[in-house]
Amino acid sequence: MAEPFQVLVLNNVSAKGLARLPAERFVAGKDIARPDAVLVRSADMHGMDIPKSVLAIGRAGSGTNNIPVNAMSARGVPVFNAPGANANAVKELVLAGMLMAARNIGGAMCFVVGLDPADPEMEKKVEDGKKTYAGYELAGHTLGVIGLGMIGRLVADMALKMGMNVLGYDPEITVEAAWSLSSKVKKANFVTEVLKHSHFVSLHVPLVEATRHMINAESLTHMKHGAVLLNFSREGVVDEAAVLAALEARKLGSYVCDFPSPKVNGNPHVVALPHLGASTREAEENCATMVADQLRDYLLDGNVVNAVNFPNVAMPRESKFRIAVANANVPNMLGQISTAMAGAKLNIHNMMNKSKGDIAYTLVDVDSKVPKKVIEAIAKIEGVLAVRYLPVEG
Ligand SMILES: NC(=O)c1ccc[n+]([C@@H]2O[C@H](COP(=O)([O-])OP(=O)(O)OC[C@H]3O[C@@H](n4cnc5c(N)ncnc54)[C@H](O)[C@@H]3O)[C@@H](O)[C@H]2O)c1
Ligand SMILES: O=C(O)[C@H](O)COP(=O)(O)O
Repeated sequence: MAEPFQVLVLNNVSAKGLARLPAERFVAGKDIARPDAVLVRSADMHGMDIPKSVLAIGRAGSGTNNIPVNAMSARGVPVFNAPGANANAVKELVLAGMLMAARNIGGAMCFVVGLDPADPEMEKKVEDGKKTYAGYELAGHTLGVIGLGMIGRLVADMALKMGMNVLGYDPEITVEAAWSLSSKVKKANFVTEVLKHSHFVSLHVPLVEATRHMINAESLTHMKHGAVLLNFSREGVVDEAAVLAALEARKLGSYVCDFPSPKVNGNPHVVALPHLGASTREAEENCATMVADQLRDYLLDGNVVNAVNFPNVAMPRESKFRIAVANANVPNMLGQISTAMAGAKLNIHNMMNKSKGDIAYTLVDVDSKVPKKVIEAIAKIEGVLAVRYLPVEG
């Protein structure tokens, strides 16, 4: 029996997910010296010295900005995530955030907590004080959704069900997302169009260079007076200094976010939650289960599903002898790889090759045992980033 795969777990990952890694083939824990894989949630891996032994990284969640994805691609290491597995949890918290802003729930609760239960005037003070916290209803207002991926499209749908009008913006929307979106969601062609016409604006984009500070001093000038900005995406998607200035000027009514940075924390017009979007029992189990399944299938069989930097390549086993190759997406790689195999008289039984961006990935099932020298020869081909031999034992 081969040595079990060692999986380093950097955050609290649901036990249900870890149970998807069978004990006879996997050891998972926080003290793993030479990991074959890493399971992570939000731990920042950018400053980490990721051992050369790491073959794959699994993010039990959606955003991968805490992982050095480009450096992993250069090493031929796939970075998996769990698309959609926590989307419902975030959607529900966005609804809570809109209600908190519209009904002044935070301030109203503080007012009640501050009343003295022994005060015989307490009930009168409640009735006198409530006018300070009067709000408005969501129905009839317009929600702008920026980013119509797994979360954004659920948020859009939820808002329609609440009787709101919805304006959506996503220049890179997938065909699948577009199909799943209600025709009642109006399409905006620019961020400014969303900002101009929405009373609530909710951000659901990944943090990448193109989205960093997408909400800034200039874009805030386009927002409706007293509008509510909701950020359950990432802190860096908004320029916090500009948001604070807009709140101070009362141009922006409230900023609701999942990222209580020192700058925004304590501001009376900010509702800040402690990165709670995905912290439900259901979402934590969904994310951990999905990503553990993907890691297991990659480590055992080389199959790739839902890697942010690799194409989806999954092939049922038709032979005991499998080779998996990750390489730069340049011409003549397949020719060189098959020449290395032909030199050892290996017959290809089944093969799948796909590319995504700069990376191509190939699974090859052959009819007989693969000599070590073939794997070594493939590894030496210029442009090959990683090669693995995956025989089924027994
Ligand atoms: N608060 C939380 O706990 C929590 C939980 C899950 C996700 N998130 C954050 O939310 C983000 C989105 O999550 P998701 O699961 O919906 O991801 P997703 O990949 O399904 O959707 C992201 C969408 O953003 C779109 N997009 C990219 N660049 C854009 C741009 N410049 N303008 C408009 N749209 C753009 C993409 O086309 C895609 O449709 C994650 O990357 C993560 O940062 C936060
Ligand atoms: O991108 C995500 O999935 C969220 O930010 C959730 O992060 P968490 O797993 O650390 O709660």
